[in-house]
Amino acid sequence: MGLVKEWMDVSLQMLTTKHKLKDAFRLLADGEWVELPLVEDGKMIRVVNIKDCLAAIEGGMDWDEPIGLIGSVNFLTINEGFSIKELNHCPLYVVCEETKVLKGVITQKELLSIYQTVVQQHEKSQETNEWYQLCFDTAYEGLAIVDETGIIKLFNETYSRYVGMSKEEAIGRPVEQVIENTRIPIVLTTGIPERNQIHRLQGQEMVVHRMPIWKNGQVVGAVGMLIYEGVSEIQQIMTKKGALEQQKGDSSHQSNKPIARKRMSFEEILGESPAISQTKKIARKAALSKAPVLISGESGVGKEQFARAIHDTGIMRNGRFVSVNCAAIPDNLLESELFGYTEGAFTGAQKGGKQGKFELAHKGTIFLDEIGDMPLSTQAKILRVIQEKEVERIGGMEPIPVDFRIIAATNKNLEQMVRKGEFRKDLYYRLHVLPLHIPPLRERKKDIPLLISGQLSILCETYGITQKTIDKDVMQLFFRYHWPGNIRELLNVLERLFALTSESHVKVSDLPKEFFQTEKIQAYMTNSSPLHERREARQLDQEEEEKTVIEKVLKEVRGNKSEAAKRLGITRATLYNKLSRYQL
Ligand SMILES: Nc1ncnc2c1ncn2[C@@H]1O[C@H](COP(=O)(O)OP(=O)(O)OP(=O)(O)O)[C@@H](O)[C@H]1O
Repeated sequence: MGLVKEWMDVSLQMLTTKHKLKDAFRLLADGEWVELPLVEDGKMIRVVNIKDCLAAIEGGMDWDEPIGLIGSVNFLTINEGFSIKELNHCPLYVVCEETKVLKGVITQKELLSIYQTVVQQHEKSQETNEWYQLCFDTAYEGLAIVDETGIIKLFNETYSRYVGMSKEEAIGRPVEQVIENTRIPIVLTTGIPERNQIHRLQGQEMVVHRMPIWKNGQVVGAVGMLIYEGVSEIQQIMTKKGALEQQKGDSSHQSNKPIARKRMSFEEILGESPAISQTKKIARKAALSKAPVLISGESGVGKEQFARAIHDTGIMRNGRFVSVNCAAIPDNLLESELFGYTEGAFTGAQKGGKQGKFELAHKGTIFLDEIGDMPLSTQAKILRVIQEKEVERIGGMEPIPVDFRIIAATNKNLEQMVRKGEFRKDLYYRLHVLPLHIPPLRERKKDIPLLISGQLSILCETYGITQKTIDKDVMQLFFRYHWPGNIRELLNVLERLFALTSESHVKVSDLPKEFFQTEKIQAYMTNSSPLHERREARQLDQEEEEKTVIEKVLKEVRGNKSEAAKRLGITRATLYNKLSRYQL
């Protein structure tokens, strides 16, 4: 219901001892106020009603005389921090607890409108609840929601039909007493979703999702979702889809056939956090056009994955996706890679010449990864190819027309590079038509369980293991960790854990040291030092890394240990321990 200060009327009329009797009388005769507060230095001292004015006239007070101390002390005050629920008398004058200054009033009118609003809110929430309930029961999917102890809190009609137990009977029971072979208790322990799993129920194979509900770093419950009534239903869908694709394939006449590889869809880019959902929404729109896309984001966030999904689902999908890592190719070879060369163009040139990447991407997409590492001279040539839509092989005379979509990616701040003259402004604007920023994993930690679940399935398949689970404490450390290497790092950590732990359960003690560093040190490592320093530091042994950070911070604060400890997020005692350990 809220506090008094949220509801009180602050526009109240006040009287002072200097008000003339006729003015006080007029205000009260107006009828809006039954009584008015009389204040002195902002503090309430009395209340005055119309009877007090009449009594003053009868007592001989002149019409133009100041009212002075008429009225009574018969009033109630309350503090503005009181809860509305505690009110049972009106009017109430609201004063500030410390200064006693009059702030407002709660009249019968306010109280009535408060009650009306509360009733309306209640009715609205009841209506919303009814809608939720209706959707819940109308859904084709069976839905069961449990709390953190595995007790069923919500259960819908569909699930009830499948297990042969009424909703009323199921709610309040442990889930394993209601759903046979359920793994929801395991999901509550691991905190990792299990999607598209086959589940045998009442002698029939069903497809289910089991999803943990995470809140403030804790698993507070789980949702069990029965999505298909039988595995055969999926087979039907797949058969239909296969037939459709075949039809499409037959009707398209392509001159430039792509190399067969698995197509990437946006659904394969795992993540449901608002940050990644928004990015996927923009990318889906980008796929509908041929305009250049400039993808930015830290290393390992999934820039190439997005580029592939845009190509594979977009209008250029019938052509090739040609990927060029500009940082990995030596500068002197980059141009021949991109533009190709003719026979005899230089010593060592291949017989018959060679097609460049732009030619290969004709009717498809060229993905220029790490474009920030491209030399300025090559940038100028790229700009020409984009503008002219034709490419000239090295040593060649004839321009070759090319039609391609360009997607560039970088983990550098191109705008800053443009300002410093390290990247061509004209090329930047040519590429910056559809900018797409991929957020780092630390800004979408909500996606961690889903990514883990996806990777665990892949690893189980690769290593031929049926099941391997992760301790909830491990998950919590994963949530706390800063993930400087983003998704690539997460996938690598999982693979390492998978390969190195022989048991079926990954425990906290299996984790590498970096997961136990203080968050401040992690943050410092990721944000404050330049990328190349961070990369070098990561290759060093973890302790060496910590030593480097401490040294750096100490230098920055000119040896002030208290300040250094504060910046590192550790106590002074811990800092002293570390200093003696590292002999600093
Ligand atoms: N949302 C995601 N779901 C599943 N896997 C992902 C996701 N994003 C990235 N990956 C995987 O993480 C790894 C790194 O992704 P990718 O190479 O696309 O990142 P990048 O940003 O292009 O990295 P770099 O800057 O180093 O080139 C790949 O193995 C990729 O398949």
